[in-house]
Amino acid sequence: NSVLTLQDAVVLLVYTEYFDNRPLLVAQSNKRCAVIGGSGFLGRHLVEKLLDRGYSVSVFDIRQSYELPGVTFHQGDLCDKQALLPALKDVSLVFHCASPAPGSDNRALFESVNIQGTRIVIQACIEAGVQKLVLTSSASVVFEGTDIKNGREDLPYAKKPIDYYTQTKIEQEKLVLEACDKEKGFLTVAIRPHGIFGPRDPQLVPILVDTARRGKMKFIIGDGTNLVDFTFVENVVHGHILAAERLRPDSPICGKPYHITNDEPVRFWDFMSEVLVGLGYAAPRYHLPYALVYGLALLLWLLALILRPLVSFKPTFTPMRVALAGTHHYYSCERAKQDMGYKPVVSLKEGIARTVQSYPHLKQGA
Ligand SMILES: NC(=O)C1=CN([C@@H]2O[C@H](COP(=O)(O)OP(=O)(O)OC[C@H]3O[C@@H](n4cnc5c(N)ncnc54)[C@H](O)[C@@H]3O)[C@@H](O)[C@H]2O)C=CC1
Ligand SMILES: CC(C)CCC[C@@H](C)[C@H]1CC[C@H]2C3=C(CC[C@]12C)[C@@]1(C)CCC(=O)C[C@@H]1CC3
Repeated sequence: NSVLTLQDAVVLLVYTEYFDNRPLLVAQSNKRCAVIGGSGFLGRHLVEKLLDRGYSVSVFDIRQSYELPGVTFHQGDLCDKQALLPALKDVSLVFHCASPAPGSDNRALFESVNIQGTRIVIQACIEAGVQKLVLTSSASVVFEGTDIKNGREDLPYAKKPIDYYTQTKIEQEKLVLEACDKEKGFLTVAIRPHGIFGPRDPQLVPILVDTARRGKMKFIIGDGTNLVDFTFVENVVHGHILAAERLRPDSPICGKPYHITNDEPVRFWDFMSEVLVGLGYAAPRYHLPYALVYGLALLLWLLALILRPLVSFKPTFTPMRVALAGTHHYYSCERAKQDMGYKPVVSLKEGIARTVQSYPHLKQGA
């Protein structure tokens, strides 16, 4: 299972490990990796950190959103194995963080990209001789819309996932973890982040600000004491890189999922208020009962579904968002601390400050 390539000829340190009685050549400085979904929010932050750490990176994405020295772009759909294979050439480590946007309700797209596409990613990795695959999963794979407090990785997968996104993230995670095969020298691990935020996030802050600008961020859903994990993007990146570098045949992390959080659960509405106030908007003040808002959101969602052939409208308060905004859902990252020495590198306070600063165009009055 040799991975010696031309590039490895310049390797400073090559050593041989014996695994399953077969020599496995490990090039310590074979720092060439691929990021599938590398044009996205998390993907780009991951690419930047990998470059800082001396990796050269091949990005595969359906779109190209930037250019950087040290990065080779391959544009294509991950459901197309022939398009994907060239991006994995001479690569020993792959990060898979591509997904359709969670807010979409296109079931067929989620199934084809997250399930069928992930099967193709696994096949392509094996065919290309990739040794390690790190999947970006989601802590939501265990969330059913009811409270989770300090949830550990041994919680069962959601039996009734809250949407197609979550349903297909569950199948995706199972596929990747089941593909872990030490005998064949193909190692996998899944990172489960929650509520990623930070500069260039296309979702959380922009949706929040848009809702505030339309005068709809006046209400707190429920009593406002529910705790949630919001994770600064650099901590999520740190978790991915640690996992990749610790992923070895003798490591306990093979074939397992890991929660990566800021380890500072925060009241959902305090977090929203801090971001809003930081950008010059008023914090929500009036309380509405959770059951009432959830019922209304469900009704609106059904109405939007029925009327779709005639008019198209997208409600801001979807049942999924109401569930996320009105319940406790925070997770323990103890396993990541123990097995890979994970510790958040940026505090929540610092993360929020850096995020707010990075959105001058979203400030009140801008
Ligand atoms: N944003 C969040 O709060 C959380 C995100 N995640 C996961 O993190 C990962 C990254 O998410 P974000 O960076 O927030 O999303 P993003 O939408 O910014 O990035 C996803 C990237 O995947 C690419 N992509 C989508 N379909 C593709 C296809 N068929 N072929 C090739 N590329 C394709 C998109 O073009 C995009 O660049 C996703 O797997 C998501 O499920 C998990 C937990 C929380
Ligand atoms: C209108 C307001 C009540 C809410 C605005 C903020 C929301 C857009 C975000 C709050 C929690 C976020 C979240 C995700 C997306 C953005 C939020 C709903 C995810 C669904 C993204 C994908 C995941 O894997 C889980 C995330 C949970 C938290």
